[in-house]
Amino acid sequence: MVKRCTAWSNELQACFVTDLKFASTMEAWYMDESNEDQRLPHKCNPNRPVTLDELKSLGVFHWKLNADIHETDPELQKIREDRNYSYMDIITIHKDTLPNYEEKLKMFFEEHLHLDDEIRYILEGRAYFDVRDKEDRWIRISMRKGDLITLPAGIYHRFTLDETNYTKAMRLFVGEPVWKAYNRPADDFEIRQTYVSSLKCT
Ligand SMILES: CSCCC(=O)/C(O)=C/O
Ligand SMILES: [Fe+2]
Repeated sequence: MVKRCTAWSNELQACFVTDLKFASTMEAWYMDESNEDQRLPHKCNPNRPVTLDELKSLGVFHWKLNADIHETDPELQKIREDRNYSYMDIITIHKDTLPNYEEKLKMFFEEHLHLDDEIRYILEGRAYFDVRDKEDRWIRISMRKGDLITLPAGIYHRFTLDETNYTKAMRLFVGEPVWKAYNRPADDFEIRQTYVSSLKCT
């Protein structure tokens, strides 16, 4: 929820509350070529936005949920039931809470793939997921509180915090979690070939 104030006159101000769920959607864009700090947005000038439909064509899906009620949210429950996301844990990514913080962040930002879908739900803070498009260009996906995303098995991707250096995320899995990441190149993996073939149908 966000509080906004509108000045009706010099004497009078009216405040109203807007439900951010309907006011915001996830933002994504093609990245620039700069090697500057990974935590910066890296937007092109002018910006080259990427739509949710374009992400869908890469097998990337998104929901906007109310993270304030994640413990009881029926919408989240339904997604978990429909998609068999039986496993769930919560990771807090901050230098004071995550063991081997620097090492893990370095690992997360190495381009890699997994044998299973990567399913993440941002409960607090912000972060970026970068995914490769069909022409191997980087798309940066800005993840904020309430964003749930699924990255398909076999897609090359990476993760970074933004300049706020903090996020808390729910990690979901079908069955027992497999955290193993395979750094690029992993082109000979069956899962990579399955993923690349799936792109031909979209
Ligand atoms: C938000 S969870 C940390 C990132 C991660 O687990 C991963 O695999 C990134 O690609
Ligand atoms: Fe990953």
